[in-house]
Order: sequence, then C-alpha cells, then structure tokens
Amino acid sequence: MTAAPTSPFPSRIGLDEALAIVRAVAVKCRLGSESLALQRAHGRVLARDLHAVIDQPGFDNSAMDGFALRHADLASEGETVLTLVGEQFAGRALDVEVQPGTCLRITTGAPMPRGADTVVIKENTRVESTSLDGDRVRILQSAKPGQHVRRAGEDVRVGDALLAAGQVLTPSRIALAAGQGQDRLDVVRRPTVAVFTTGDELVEPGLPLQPGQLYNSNRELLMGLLRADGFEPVAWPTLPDDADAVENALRHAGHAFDVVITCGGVSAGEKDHLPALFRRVGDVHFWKVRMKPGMPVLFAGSRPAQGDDDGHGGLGDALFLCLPGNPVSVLATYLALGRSLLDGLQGRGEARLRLRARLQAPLCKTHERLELLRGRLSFGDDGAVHVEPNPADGSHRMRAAADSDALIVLSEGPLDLQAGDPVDVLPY
Ligand SMILES: Nc1nc2c(c(=O)[nH]1)N[C@H]1C(S)=C(S)[C@@H](COP(=O)(O)OP(=O)(O)OC[C@H]3O[C@@H](n4cnc5c(N)ncnc54)[C@H](O)[C@@H]3O)O[C@H]1N2
Ligand code: MOO
Repeated sequence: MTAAPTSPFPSRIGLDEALAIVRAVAVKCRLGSESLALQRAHGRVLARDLHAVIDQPGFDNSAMDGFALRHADLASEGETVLTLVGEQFAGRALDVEVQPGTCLRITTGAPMPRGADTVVIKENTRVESTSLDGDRVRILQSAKPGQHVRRAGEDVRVGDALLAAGQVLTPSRIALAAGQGQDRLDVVRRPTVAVFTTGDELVEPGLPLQPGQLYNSNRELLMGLLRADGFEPVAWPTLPDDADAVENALRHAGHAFDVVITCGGVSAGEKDHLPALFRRVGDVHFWKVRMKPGMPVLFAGSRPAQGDDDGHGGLGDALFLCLPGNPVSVLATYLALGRSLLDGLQGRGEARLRLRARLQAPLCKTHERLELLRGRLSFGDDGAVHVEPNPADGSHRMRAAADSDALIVLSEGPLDLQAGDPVDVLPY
C-alpha cells in the first residue's frame, strides 16, 4: 500500500517502504569526505578502500622470549648444549649470523638472526656459565622446526585489500591502518544534527512544574541516542507551540545543519504545526508510517520557495525527521528510521546488528500496525538469545523502555505467538 488517494506524498506506508525512502534520499544526499588524523577517525565511516603498503610482519621475528637457533642442531631426543654468541632485542636489527652449534638470546618481536630458524622459549632452557669460551645454553626440550617464528608477510602482504569504503572504523580497523603507518584516513563527513523538542507543556528538569506541565525527557533521550551513535548533536531551546516560532527556528537550523530532528507537534492536533509547515515550504517524503508506536513520523526535505532563486525562502539543505512526541515513539522511530538516515548519509555499508530471539512469553497482537514492543534480552545456557516482552505497550511509558534493552519487531497484521517462537529484535 502506498499513498492515500488524496495525499500528494506517501502516507500511512509500511515501515519497509519508509525505510526504502529514507535510504534512497540518503543516497542522493550522501555527504562528502574529509581527511582526518587517525586519532580522530574512530567510529567514522571510511570513504576510500585501503590497500596494504607494507608487509606485516615486516620481517621474520620471534614470537617469544628465548633463544634463536638452528633446528638442525637440536638432538632428536634429550638435551642439547649450544654456545651463546650474543643477544638480539626488539628495536634494532643486528647483523648477526647463528653458526652451527650456537644460539642467540632473543626477545619477543626481535628480528630473527640469519642462520636461525627456530626459537626455544626461555623456560625450556638453562644458561650454564663457563669461564673460557662464553656462556652455554642447555636446551632442555626439543622444538618443532620454525617454532615461535613469525614470518614476514604472514598476516598482510603489500597490495592486499585491507579495509573497504563504507566500513565503520572500529578500534581494530584503526589499529590495522596504524600498523600500515597511515596517519590520516579519508572518512565520510559526519552529519551535523540539530535536535528540537516542541510543546508549551514542557519544562526542563530542575525547574518547578505547574499544573498541566511535564518534564522534557525526549531531549536527553535523543541526545543520548545520537551521542551513542557517534554524533555531536546540538540541542535547541524547546520550541513553543507557535507556528511562526517553529518556522523561524527550523529555517535557521535547516540552513546550518545536515539533519534536523524534531519531536512532538507532528500529529493531528490544533497545535501540531509541523505537517502544515512542510506541506507549504518543504518537500514531504512521507508522513505517517503503519507502526506502533511512532505512527505520525514525518520525513521531509526542503525546497526553495517559488521564485526565490537563491533559496532564502526555503528551509535550507537539511533533511528533517520529525518524530512523534511520545517518548517511546521517539526511541522507536529513531532506532527504526533515524539511524538508517544517518547511516545512509555516511554511506555506511554494514548493516546494524539485528538479532533473532526466542520469546519467553506468549504474545497476542490484534491490531494491524507493525509493532515495536519493549523487551529484555538474555542468553540461555543453550547459547540462544531470549527476549522477555514487557506488557506495558503505551508510547508514554518510558519506564518499560528503561527496564528493557531491545525492541521486539512484530510484523503487520494480527499475530498469535507462543513462548519459544523466534522474533526479530533491535537491541538498544
Ligand atoms: N487525532 C489524532 N490524535 C493523535 C494521533 C492521530 O493520528 N490522530 N496520533 C497519536 C499518536 S500515535 C501519537 S505518537 C501522538 C504524537 O503526537 P505529536 O507528535 O503531535 O506529539 P505531541 O502531541 O506534541 O506530544 C505527544 C505526547 O508526548 C509528550 N511529549 C512531547 N514532547 C515531549 C518531550 N520532549 N518530553 C516528554 N514528553 C513529551 C506530550 O506531552 C504528549 O503527551 O499523537 C497522538 N494523537
Ligand atoms: O504511534 Mo503513537 O507513536 O502510538 O504513540
């Protein structure tokens, strides 16, 4: 099902269709790249493939502290005594050669001396001092040929494809690049995000409440979700339920940020000004998704006002994601749609973790919308993931979200699920 017959834009669409629109718009608006110092690239999306420029390891080296020797010198059974001719520590390659009957003290990571092909660990040896021809080392246990030697290029060869554009730079990937000597990486620019809360009823925590007012909890929720995803969002003071004030603030932010996320004022009430604003001066990509909670979510771009060539009459270049005001709707729509928008703008190629879990209690859903129900994950002794659904499904009930750590995805249409049935979950 797509647009309602009277709607000039998709409305009451399924979550998959909404996600497809979000992804398509994000591809079109994909952000450019920037070169960052490695230290600043953690968590960012790589913009360009990375190929190996050096072998790793760069040279044959010892994996253990001990003695480098020629395997052919070791007795096939019992102990062997070798003459100690020097030491090779990590850091500077000495030009030493291990001749037959001799060995060299070596530390982990130190280059293998010429002639030696095997390392015996210190614990399996005994150094026996003699006065005339230097120390002798008694090898107490034999070793396999090549034991404890790390070969040049065994991990990475020059030219190997190491990292691909679209990958998120995890600590391991940054370390791989560092090991290649890269001090800068090309990453996709991180979207700048403005966060708005709206509503005359909202009061900031710490201030007294008047009758009919409630504390603003969505701002911290959204800021936290965004920060946990690696963004540096900027929060605006709460907007009043006033059409002009809302338009002024969004015009400003729309020219200054890549993405503007609002919450509240997007439904059908007399004070819900956002849908009318975007119909008038924006380009609505969709409004209303058949999901619970989060149904009134609106996604829009901006277009310059007619006849205004330089775009000053429009809402800037930002993309606007307007989340419904109910706190759990904010959580659900951010996880289900907002994150995909921000991932898409950065060309993130790797899908987010989506788990399958077994329900720990039966679930009966009678309504038609897709539902994102709060639940708590656990891991059974059998290694399977389990999820305990939380029966509090009201979109104002934040406590159930705080007691949970995942949203259970219940597909569209009535469902009668039994304990043990597998379901998709979005961990948060
Ligand atoms: N006639 C209709 N009424 C409603 C519809 C509808 O389709 N037709 N949709 C309902 C659904 S579903 C939702 S969700 C809400 C969404 O409404 P809005 O996005 O316009 O949000 P508000 O009305 O501004 O607020 C809803 C609710 O959330 C509280 N809120 C808002 N902001 C915050 C905040 N920052 N911190 C904490 N709580 C907040 C607000 O006080 C309201 O209680 O509309 C239904 N109605
Ligand atoms: O869809 Mo609303 O988000 O149920 O509360």
